[in-house]
Formats: sequence, C-alpha cells, structure tokens
Amino acid sequence: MIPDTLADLIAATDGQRETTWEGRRVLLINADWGQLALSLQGAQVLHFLPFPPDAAGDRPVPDPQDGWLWVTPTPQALPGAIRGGIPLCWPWFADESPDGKGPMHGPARTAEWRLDAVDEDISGSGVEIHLSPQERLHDELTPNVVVHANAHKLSVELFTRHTGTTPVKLTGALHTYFAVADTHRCRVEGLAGARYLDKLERFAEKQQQGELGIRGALDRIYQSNRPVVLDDGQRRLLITKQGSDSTVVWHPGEGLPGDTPAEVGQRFLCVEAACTRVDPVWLVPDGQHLLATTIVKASDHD
Ligand SMILES: O=P(O)(O)OC[C@H]1O[C@@H](O)[C@H](O)[C@@H](O)[C@@H]1O
Repeated sequence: MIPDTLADLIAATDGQRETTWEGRRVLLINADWGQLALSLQGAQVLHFLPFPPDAAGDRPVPDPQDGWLWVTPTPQALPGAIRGGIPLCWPWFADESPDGKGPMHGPARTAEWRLDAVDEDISGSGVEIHLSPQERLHDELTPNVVVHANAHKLSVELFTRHTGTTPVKLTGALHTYFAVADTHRCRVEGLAGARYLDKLERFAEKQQQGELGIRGALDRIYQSNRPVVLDDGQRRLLITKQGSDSTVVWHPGEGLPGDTPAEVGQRFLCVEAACTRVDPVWLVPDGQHLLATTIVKASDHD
C-alpha cells in the first residue's frame, strides 16, 4: 500500500525515470520484470512489485497497490523522514547514538544520497542500483548501498567500510515496513524459541513460545539470525538476512505516529534485519560489514 500520488507516477512510467515526489528526488522503474521506487533521501526503497510470469508465461496487469511495501499517505515534509518502504538506520539503531544526542536511527535516513549506477541486467530481467551518501555521515565509517530487484526478489545491501584509525561500534537496521492485509492477522514464522528483549517492558528478556502472532502493539528485539516468513493470510514472504543477529518486530498498535492516518495504520508491520545492543559490530580499521536483507515469495512449505 503506497500513496496514490506515488502509485500514479509509477503507473505513468515506462522503463526508468528520475522525478520528484513529495519534494524528494525519486527513481521510478516500471519494467517487464516489475516495479521499483527509490527515494534519494535516505537511499530508501519505497515500493517493490515483481511481475513473475504466470504458468502460461503471461504477465498480469500490475497494480502498484499490490506492492510488498507500505508507505504512509501523509509523509512528513522535508527534512523529515518518509515513514515506509525500507529506511536505513545507520550508523546506529534506535537509542544507540554514541553521545545519546543523535537522531533516532541515525542520520543516513534523512541524508541525500547519490545514484552511482543503475545497471540493468543484460537480459533486461532486473536491475542493480548503487548509491552513496552525498556528504560524509561519520568520521571513520563510510556506507554504500546496493539494491537488487528482479521478477522474484528484492534485496538491499548496506555496506560499511572503516576508513579511520580506531575501532568503532556499529549498530543499524534495514527497517522494512511491509504492506499487510491486516496487522492483527499477521504471523511471523521462524522465531519460535528465540530469546527477545521486550522494549515495551523496559527491555525485559523473554522467550518466544511458538510462532509469533501479532495481536497488538509490540516492539521486540529477537536474538536471531534465522530467516522468517511473514504471512498476512494473503501473501507469504520469506525474509532472509546477512550480517544481522537481531530481528526487530515492531508495530505501534493503536498509538499511531502523527504521520500515519488511522485508516492505514493497521496495514503495515515492520520486520527489520538489525544489529542492535545485543549484537553490535566492532569494526576495526580497514574492516567492512555487510547488513543485507532479501525478500522473496515464500513457497507454502517455507
Ligand atoms: O523511526 P520510525 O520509523 O518511526 O520507527 C520507530 C520504531 O522503530 C523500531 O525499529 C523500534 O524498535 C521502535 O522502538 C521505534 O519506535
């Protein structure tokens, strides 16, 4: 579920183009393999809808509202962040700012990024997009992002290179807002038995009993590097990740943020590939870390 204004721009795109939406530069792709929208504010994927051919080899007429990601219809004005899609939390997650004063989830999300390359697959069956920030975001760490999209999958890779001289603690997340039919009918499979910190209960440590069904507000850091399946009753997505031992599952319940109207507030769930206080990365000079997530349709037995 994405704003109609963005859906209209995507539907009116033939191939690739750069344009402006809500004051942000956006790259829009509407190709034979699928659709993608990416904001250069935050290198944030806003929309992804793959078009796998059906059994007869035909491609159904796409409706951007069937995309896998959710974006609020009333985003904050610049320089605020857009709630939705896949925000980058870097170089820290949530309250892990080194001096306790930085913006929640770090500066990468609201920074301007540069499109370094948009490489179409030779066979025209997908795209690889490379981005880097326009300004330095950290004295010693340098991020860059690679997005891969094709008719079957979306993946986002967030690379961090240490270009300085002293070890640095890094946390972060790919804070994916998934579009779902109804938050309260969702299930996240693959976390059974995992330990988690319950942020709604002052980080109390608990253990997940059975699979996770979403029934109200939750904000949890699962200590897990396993893949999960998000099942909303209509679509099952398999979410795998790299370089992350924390899976954050978040929804604010009824207490929606100011930029989220009630009528769309139960249409998303955040499942995040993260490095948090439970698995910070200590990067050494010349070291590199990759935090990545890949999303594909799950087969029934995943
Ligand atoms: O920064 P956003 O998109 O408003 O997300 C906020 C939420 O992000 C989640 O990752 C955190 O676990 C929550 O504690 C937080 O409230």
